[in-house]
Amino acid sequence: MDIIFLNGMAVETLVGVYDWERQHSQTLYLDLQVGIAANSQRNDDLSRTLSYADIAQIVRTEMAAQSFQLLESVGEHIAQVLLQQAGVLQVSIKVMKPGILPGVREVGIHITRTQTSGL
Ligand SMILES: Nc1nc2c(c(=O)[nH]1)N=C([C@H](O)[C@@H](O)CO)CN2
Repeated sequence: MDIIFLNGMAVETLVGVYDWERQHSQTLYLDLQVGIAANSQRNDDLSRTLSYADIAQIVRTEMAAQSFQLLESVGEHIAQVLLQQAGVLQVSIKVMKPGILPGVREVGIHITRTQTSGL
């Protein structure tokens, strides 16, 4: 399996458990690893892979449209949306919320989901 990764992606979204968090969108940071089938015949051709620009656009569109309480739900949703893209075998996603706990740079979750259909 080959991995396409996006690290430190900033996304704006309405997220959080408490009322004060749900008044305005917040910035979350994502580290994404998208697994696709290894293909030595890719021939230096973008159309034979998944563009990281397309992955970023899909994530931004989803984050603008959705609102979740938990970072776990954010991660699960993004993982499931990306797993619906052709050729995606696995998604690992780290979702980080900065500056929310005193003395802690960021808190967050890290999940990995694997394609089950077609196996
Ligand atoms: N495991 C989690 N714990 C907490 C979350 C979360 O998303 N996952 N969220 C919160 C609040 O929204 C917090 O960020 C605001 O203080 C608390 N714990």
